[in-house]
Amino acid sequence: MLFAVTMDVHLPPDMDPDVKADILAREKAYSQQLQKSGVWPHIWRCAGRYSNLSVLDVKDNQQLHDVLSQLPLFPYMTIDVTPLATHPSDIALLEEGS
Ligand SMILES: O=C(O)CC1=CCC(=O)O1
Repeated sequence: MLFAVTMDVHLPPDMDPDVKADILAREKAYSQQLQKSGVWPHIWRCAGRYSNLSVLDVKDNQQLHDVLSQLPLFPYMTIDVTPLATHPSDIALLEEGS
C-alpha cells in the first residue's frame, strides 16, 4: 500500500546542539535504511519549509504507524498521511496493460 506522507519538523530553538546532531544523524540512518529496503521509495524536500513529502510503501496501516512512530524525529513532527490509489490517466497503467 502506498501512502503520501508529509512530515513537518519543529525542533525546539533551544535544543542542545549535540542532542540535535545525534537525532538528525539517527533520522538519516533510519530513513536511508528504509529507502534501501524499498519501504521509503521517495523523499523530497518541500521547498522553503523544514518539511518533506515522502512516499512509503508498506503492508498495512499498522506497518505505516510502526515505521513513522520509530522515526527519531517523531516527537518533533507533525505528520499528515494520504492513502494513494492508482489514477486512471496514468500512462504507466497503459504500458502495463499492453
Ligand atoms: O525532512 C527532514 O529533514 C526530516 C527527515 C525525515 C527523514 C530524514 O532523513 O529527514
